[in-house]
Formats: sequence, C-alpha cells, structure tokens
Amino acid sequence: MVIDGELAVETRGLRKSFRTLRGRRVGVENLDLRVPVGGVHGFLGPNGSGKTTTIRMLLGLARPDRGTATIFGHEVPRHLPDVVGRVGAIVESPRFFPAFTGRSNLRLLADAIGTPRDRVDAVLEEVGLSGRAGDPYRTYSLGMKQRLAIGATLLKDPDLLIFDEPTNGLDPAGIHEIRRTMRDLADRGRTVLVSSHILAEVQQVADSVSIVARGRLIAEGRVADLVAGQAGQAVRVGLASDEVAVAASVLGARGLSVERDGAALVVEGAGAAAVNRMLGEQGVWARELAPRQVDLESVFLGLTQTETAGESV
Ligand SMILES: Nc1ncnc2c1ncn2[C@@H]1O[C@H](COP(=O)(O)OP(=O)(O)OP(=O)(O)O)[C@@H](O)[C@H]1O
Repeated sequence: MVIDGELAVETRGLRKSFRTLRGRRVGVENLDLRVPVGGVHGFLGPNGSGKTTTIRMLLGLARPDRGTATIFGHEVPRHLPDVVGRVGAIVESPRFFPAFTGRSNLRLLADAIGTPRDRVDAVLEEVGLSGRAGDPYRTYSLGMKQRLAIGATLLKDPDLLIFDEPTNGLDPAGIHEIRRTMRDLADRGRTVLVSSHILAEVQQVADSVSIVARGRLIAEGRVADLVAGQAGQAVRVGLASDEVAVAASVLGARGLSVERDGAALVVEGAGAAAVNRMLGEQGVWARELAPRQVDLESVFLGLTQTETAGESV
C-alpha cells in the first residue's frame, strides 16, 4: 500500500454495474480507493473510467453492487447522516440566480441549509470573491461562477470537499483560479478530493492521486513518487541529424533501449553521464542531454499502454 495514515475516504472492493440493452455494463470494478486526510487528492482517469459513479456512491446517490465505503471511518451510505455535515460536494453545477449578487445567492443558500448568514463573508473570502461579492452573478466569469459554487460547499465548514471535474468548460485562466482555490483550501486544513480526466492538469495541484482505468485502480500514491518511479533512467539525447543513426547503433550495441524522436534519441537504461561517455568514445557528440520529462500522463500510458487505445485521457 502506498497511501497510509489517517484516511478521509476509503473504499474496499467497490463494484457498480448498470443494466443496459446489451446486458450489464461494469462502471466500477473492485475499487480500493484511499484518500489521505489533508491535502489535495486527484482521482484521475479517462472519460468513462468510473470516477463519477464512485463519487455518487460515496455521496449516497448510487448504490454499490458490493464492497464498502467509509468517510472519516463512517460506513456510507448507511451512516452517511453521521458524517454528511463534514462533507461538501459539487457533482453537478449548482443553480444560482443570475440577477442576485454572489453574496445574496450564498445568503439564500445559507438560510436554506440552516447556516448562520455571517458565515457567508468568511466563505467569500476563502474563495477569493470578497471584492466581487456585491456584483450580480451574471457578471461573473466562468471561473468566478465555479468559485462561488465551491463557496456554496463551504457554508457548512466541511472537512472534506469532493469536486467532480470542477474545471470542465473553463479556459486556462479559470482552470488556474480553481487550482489555486483548491490549493488554498487544502492549505487551510481541508481535504480536497478532485476528479479529472486531464492528468497533467491535476498533477500541478495534487499531493497524491489515485488513477483509474475501466473502473479499476491502476496506480495510487504521492505524485512525486509516481513520477519518479516512472522516470527510470531515461535520457533525451539531441544530435546532429546525420549522427542520429550511428548514435542509435552505438547505444543499442551497449544494450540500451533506444527510441528515435526526430533529431533526438530517447534512451533508457543508463544515466546522462554514461550515455555521453559511450557516444564520446565513438566520436559522436551530443548537442543536448536532458532527463526525459515525465508527467502523470506518461505514468498512465506506461501502465495501460494498448489497453486504453481509443479512450481519451
Ligand atoms: N446510469 C448509467 N447507466 C448505464 N451506464 C452508466 C451509467 N452511469 C455510468 N455508466 C457507465 O459507467 C462507466 C463509468 O462512467 P462514469 O461516468 O463513472 O465515468 P467517469 O470516469 O466519471 O467519466 P467522465 O469523466 O466522462 O465523467 C461508463 O462506461 C458509463 O458509460
């Protein structure tokens, strides 16, 4: 097990299938999900890999075929009422009144859920909307609208926030805003569980991740460890174009794995210094040597390879 310590969310052997015209479709299969307390945890995988279904089961919106799920140690959905006050979630976009200000919208929601209205300004501050709280909702950018939605989940002052694809449909500036908001929330001691099909995007904000494909967990752990584990000893070697072939045969003859990428080679099996020496001994001089950039997307591809052909990551 890579993730341990106190867990905000834990599922064991969770399974959910759906009846379809052609039989049953499995949405989530034998899923063991572990979300540590504190920090941002990315729940990542291609479209259709079971993220929303899992979140719906955690929130009592879908019933598992089998398996168990706990939130802060309380079994859900059976004991969800005991823990629901500690959980805030955005699964679908909430509806706000366009003509009302951000503050009025949150006050209405606070009244509806029985939260004191004086909580509203603290929430607006936490999502960075204090300066625009008196403006009508319809004048907000998409990023601000989504931050107000996050604000709505904070009214109950929850310990765990669950966001399903919160950056869907946002432009790069909006995505950046939401990432920063999630980071701030975690830095203030909340646990953020965020799903996304864009692995590279969440990599920048997540402390740890669970990666799923076809309803199954394929990797979990701290982002730094997953990326380091995949990095191995790959080195990108830039060469003069007329030396690529000879360099490839020099390195291949030393038993290294060599892949051509334009006027460069991606070499696995030795570090940069060793690769440089092997080439130099044969009179071939690299123009550039760099450790291969590895991100969660390449970790994902490395783990699934042909299995995911045709799915969008
Ligand atoms: N109500 C349903 N009826 C039939 N199949 C369903 C239903 N809900 C989900 N599925 C199927 O279960 C699988 C998992 O879907 P889910 O929405 O959980 O994936 P996801 O990872 O959240 O994808 P996305 O990023 O597109 O939201 C998919 O194959 C989906 O088609």
